[in-house]
Amino acid sequence: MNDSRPRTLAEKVWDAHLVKKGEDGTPDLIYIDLHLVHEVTSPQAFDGLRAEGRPVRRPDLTIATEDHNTPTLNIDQRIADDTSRTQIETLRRNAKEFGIRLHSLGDVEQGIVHVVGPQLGLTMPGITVVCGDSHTSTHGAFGAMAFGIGTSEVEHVLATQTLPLKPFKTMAITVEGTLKPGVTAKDIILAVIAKIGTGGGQGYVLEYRGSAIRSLSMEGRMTICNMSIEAGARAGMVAPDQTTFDYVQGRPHAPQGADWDAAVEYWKTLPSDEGAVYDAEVFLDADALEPFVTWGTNPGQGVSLSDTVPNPADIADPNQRAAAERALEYMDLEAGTPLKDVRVDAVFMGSCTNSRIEDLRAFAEIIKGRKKADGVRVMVVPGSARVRIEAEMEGIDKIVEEFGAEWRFAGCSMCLGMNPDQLAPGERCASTSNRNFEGRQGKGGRTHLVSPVVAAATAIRGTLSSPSDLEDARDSAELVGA
Ligand SMILES: CC(C)[C@H](C(=O)O)[C@@H](O)C(=O)O
Ligand code: SF4
Repeated sequence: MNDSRPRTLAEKVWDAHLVKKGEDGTPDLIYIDLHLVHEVTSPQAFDGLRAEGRPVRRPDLTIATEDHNTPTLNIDQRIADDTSRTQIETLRRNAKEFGIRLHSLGDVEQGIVHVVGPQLGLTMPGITVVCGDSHTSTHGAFGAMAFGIGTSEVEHVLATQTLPLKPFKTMAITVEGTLKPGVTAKDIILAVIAKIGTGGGQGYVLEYRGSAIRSLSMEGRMTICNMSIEAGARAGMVAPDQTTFDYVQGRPHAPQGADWDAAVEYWKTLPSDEGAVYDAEVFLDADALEPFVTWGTNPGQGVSLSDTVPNPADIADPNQRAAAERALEYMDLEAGTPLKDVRVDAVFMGSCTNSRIEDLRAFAEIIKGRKKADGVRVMVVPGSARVRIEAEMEGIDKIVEEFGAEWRFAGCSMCLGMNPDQLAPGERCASTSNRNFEGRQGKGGRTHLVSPVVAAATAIRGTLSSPSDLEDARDSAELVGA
């Protein structure tokens, strides 16, 4: 393990968590520092423990929150939908029985699991994080090794605090240059996925690096790592630096005093060594990037917003061509249509990709003092109850309401519509979330993935728009790059 071979960030975190090295092709056994739990993927895992009469090995390293099935209105009332109510009640019962900390609806720390971990300072550089949720990759923004697991693995971690795993391959994604005003972290990751494809990251942990990544806030880095899974990757990571340390410091679970100094000392050793070898490398030029939007039904089907809907006939690969044809049909789009001519029925500002305070600020900055387009429904859903409160202290709720949009309570909401927040069949939505699959936001609903600032401009104009399309475009320096 401790040979002097230059190692990548991912290899260092892996090595530091090795309980037992696998032999003859068997997996390594990895120690898990933080296990996040939500209502959708945990019930059978707890049932399994119960059946075996096993306790949770480390309740102190396990934390649960309610997010997928929670309503975003009238949260003090009984949950109307039977399935949602059962899921939530089951989690509450399990948390109580197994002694796990749970942040329930109405609690200030309730919210989307991937917003809650970082906000509490539970997510830290160099740790291993798992959750029965694919977007666990979000936490890699801190230089943690964070990945989604299935329900049987959830049970294994609950029981043992370890996980058998084969090492991942490593891919460096280097993004150099400076983003233009109005171009954000979301556009970087949409462009990366369009480039490598939804299977391009399969088997890899992606390490995002380069000057454009270094200059991003933690929120921006989380947006990027969040969507690593949409490129098929197991995880995404960014090496910790001063931006990371500043974000973590002072949070409820962050180390303090001498422990903090020691932690930072260690965290500084984590970035990939000079000369470390990656299994694959990808480069992206940040200067050339424009606001991005998806036109299809997977996150890799995206182009610059100033482009037109692509023509499947121009796609050489027959599988991709067929997929594009089907996507255009589902999306009710015609090849050659300028994307900026595409009218939307709804705008969703939320999800674990873009619902942190900085995302809300970026959105509010643009809509402030303006009115939404007629006939467009605009929903703003903070990622956690704490983000909601923080936003309200800054007056963002007022800006949202005066704009004509709905200010909701925290949760996954219309990202996947496991609660009443859904599109009607045929409705088209500009969404700051991470998946545009058929029916993702409601049966028959059509999703265009965008950044918060594109969502805001689209809500104002009623057609897919970037902030620079606004007639009274404000000084671009004002645009926050979230
Ligand atoms: C419900 C859960 C298993 C799922 C995931 O793992 O990603 C959800 O969060 C999603 O975004 O589709
Ligand atoms: S916000 Fe969306 S992507 Fe994130 S955990 Fe919830 S459902 Fe999954």
